[in-house]
Amino acid sequence: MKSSNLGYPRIGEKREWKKALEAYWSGKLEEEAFHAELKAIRLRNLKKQKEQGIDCIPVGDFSYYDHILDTATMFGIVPGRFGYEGGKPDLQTYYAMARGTREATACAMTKWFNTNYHYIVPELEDRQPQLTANRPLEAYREAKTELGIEGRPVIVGLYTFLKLSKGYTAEELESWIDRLLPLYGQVLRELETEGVEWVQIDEPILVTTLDQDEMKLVARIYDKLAKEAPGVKLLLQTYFEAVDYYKEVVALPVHGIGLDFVHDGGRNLKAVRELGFPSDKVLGAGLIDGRGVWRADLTEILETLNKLAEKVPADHIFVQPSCSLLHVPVSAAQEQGLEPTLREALAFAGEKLEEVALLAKGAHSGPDAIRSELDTSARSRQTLQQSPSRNRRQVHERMTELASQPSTRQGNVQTRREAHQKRWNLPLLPTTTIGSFPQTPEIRSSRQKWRKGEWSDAQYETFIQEQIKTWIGLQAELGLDVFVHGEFERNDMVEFFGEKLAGFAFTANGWVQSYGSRCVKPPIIYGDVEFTAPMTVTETVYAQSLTAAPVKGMLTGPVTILNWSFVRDDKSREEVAYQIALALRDEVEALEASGIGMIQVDEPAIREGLPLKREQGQQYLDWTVRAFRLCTSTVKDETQIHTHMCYSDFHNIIDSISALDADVISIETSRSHGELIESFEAYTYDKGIGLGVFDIHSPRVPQVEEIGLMIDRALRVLAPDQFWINPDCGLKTRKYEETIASLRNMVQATEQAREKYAVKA
Ligand SMILES: CN1c2c(nc(N)[nH]c2=O)NC[C@@H]1CNc1ccc(C(=O)N[C@@H](CCC(=O)N[C@@H](CCC(=O)N[C@@H](CCC(=O)O)C(=O)O)C(=O)O)C(=O)O)cc1
Ligand SMILES: N[C@@H](CCS)C(=O)O
Ligand SMILES: [Zn+2]
Repeated sequence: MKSSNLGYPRIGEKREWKKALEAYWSGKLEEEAFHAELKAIRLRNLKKQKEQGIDCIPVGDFSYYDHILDTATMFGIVPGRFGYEGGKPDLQTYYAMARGTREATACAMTKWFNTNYHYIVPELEDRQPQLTANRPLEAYREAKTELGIEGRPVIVGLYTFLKLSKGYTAEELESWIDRLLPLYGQVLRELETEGVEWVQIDEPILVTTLDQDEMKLVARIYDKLAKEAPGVKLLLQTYFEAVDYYKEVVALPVHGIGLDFVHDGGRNLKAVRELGFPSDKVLGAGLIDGRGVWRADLTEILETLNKLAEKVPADHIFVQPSCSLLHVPVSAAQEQGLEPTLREALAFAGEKLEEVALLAKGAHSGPDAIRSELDTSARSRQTLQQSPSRNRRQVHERMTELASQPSTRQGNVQTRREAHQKRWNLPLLPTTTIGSFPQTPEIRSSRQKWRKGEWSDAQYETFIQEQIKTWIGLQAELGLDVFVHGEFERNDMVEFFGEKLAGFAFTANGWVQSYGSRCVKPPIIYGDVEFTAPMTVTETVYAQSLTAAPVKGMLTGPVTILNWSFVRDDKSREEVAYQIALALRDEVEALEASGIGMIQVDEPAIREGLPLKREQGQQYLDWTVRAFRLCTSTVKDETQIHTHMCYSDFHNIIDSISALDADVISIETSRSHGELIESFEAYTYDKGIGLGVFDIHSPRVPQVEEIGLMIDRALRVLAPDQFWINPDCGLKTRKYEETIASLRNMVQATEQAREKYAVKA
């Protein structure tokens, strides 16, 4: 039995990767030095896996930004607007696609399956794809020559790549398969010539709901690829769920099948046990959770391994994480600040690979060979389970009364709308922003000084108040209608709330890549969640005291806090969401009681948490809607509830979005070039809505005319008197000048639109 890994966090132990990218972009690091720095990080990552005794080490999973973007550029799939003329795209083109330039908007970015990682969406145009470089081969050679590692090149599978791309119709899918097949074939043939033994082909799309015709296309792809390079062994890797077409998948002409035995609802294991596994194939057994941070129950996993071994000979099994470790932080060993009960129960990428190696050893030599590790793992899980943090009486009592907790607003939409108009008398097409303003280096370093104790609480609070005051002034000057306080006191929209609610813990260095160089440090929900004291009232009330314009209170919603945290695994996610919802309701009520009339409860992560299986979607949506409503329904009619979502395709979930019953919702549309607007063509949405009119992820300043076009496009399907004007998302990642210029153009475009649409309202 071999130990195997599927992908390693690329960011480095201290986020060296992020710092290098940002230094390069800002011109502080020359291109040559940048390549050298990234190479050093890449090799360090590989070396660590080798030291941990992993037999099959992935190579080619490292990226300069995103692995889907890597795959697109490897095939010369570069949209014409970037001025690309063929050949290997240079670094400038690569980053232009990811980040946009003054001349060209960036490619769309969206969530990678149900994770908080974003990939760059490939845009297929008429140009014939070509192999511009063999990335997996380059990675393989580097690992071999530099470190003597016989790596396993990783490549995104053809079907997954195409399904995640846009720019083609359903009828054109097959022709795109035919265009890409020779290129995949060439990659594999070159790897074969090089003497590579195994190649990992990631096809996570196989765990989503596919129809039978699609499965036939997948079979056609692999029949062809198997013939292209018969000397190289293909590990067809799936993850994040069970495969629906188990029989068809294991019959594909490849040498190994990787299955997730953690997030499969037990279905992959059941399939192996009931339907068997081909004797000529290797099973990549994803047994260690690549998405969560908890130490594994090694005894239970050994039992699962024994069950698998009834159907698959031990020498045909790779023990591996359930997916790439891209989604977990690098190492828990450094987290000395955490309470020992919790720290002992954690496993990040480094510890997970130790577990993989241990399991391989235990399976090979018997459980006694790893007895003390088995005992330690069982003890640490048990100690956490019995800790007072998991047994908070008041939370348990409140949860038993859940059925009688209000989850419906008093008045209907129309009554509320009238109450709001009376209270604020906002103009047609009200302008607002999503919440955050630039988190400048000055703000971040001030927070750092305060955290280190170099600044007193009072000093930090005064500093934050100054920021709020400046931006209230700027919003007034810009002529916005509904203000925000700017979120300057927040490190992150989830981490900030986690720090203030009971039941959460924080790492010092538990970073995970979110998009590009941007990382997040997900809080760890390890206990029962409880409100302890108001979290946002001081800053919001202060901001409101400076202006007559309404200031929106700004909270992160229960589902987003859940989905962007690492969550305890002894309770259902639904139950944890309700605990968070009830805690946040206390904050909503505290804001209302302090005179805040508009409260925004952000839920950008609702869509990404949608189960990958279509049939499980509605149940998830029902409980997420309930959680949101538990949190927001106790306010008076004259209080306006806003929500916000970004990055996603909402076509199939509009009913649930409407069921949130938020008075106003703001949604991303600009990076997806307005595609979402079509969803409203056949839908009567009866509440306020702002479809983002410019992309905040790009440093590019949108022009008045472009914003005007976005507004026009939206107003073809939405009524002017329900439409709000706002950017796609918060402005925390933007620079001061970009923010001011963009908002100025947004307000100007709105003024023009008001004249144009006034009569129609
Ligand atoms: C809206 N988005 C979010 C997602 N998930 C979240 N959990 N939060 C989100 O906001 N998912 C979808 C999107 C993804 N978008 C983003 C946008 C921006 C970021 C981002 O800016 N990340 C920052 C880290 C933010 C943070 O916590 N900053 C800390 C400072 C931590 C730090 O860097 N410290 C430095 C020293 C700083 C100094 O001295 O100046 C250090 O430790 O070395 C803070 O503000 O206190 C990033 O830097 O990547 C992420 C996702
Ligand atoms: N209020 C948050 C939402 C981000 S999704 C912000 O503006 O950054
Ligand atoms: Zn957002």
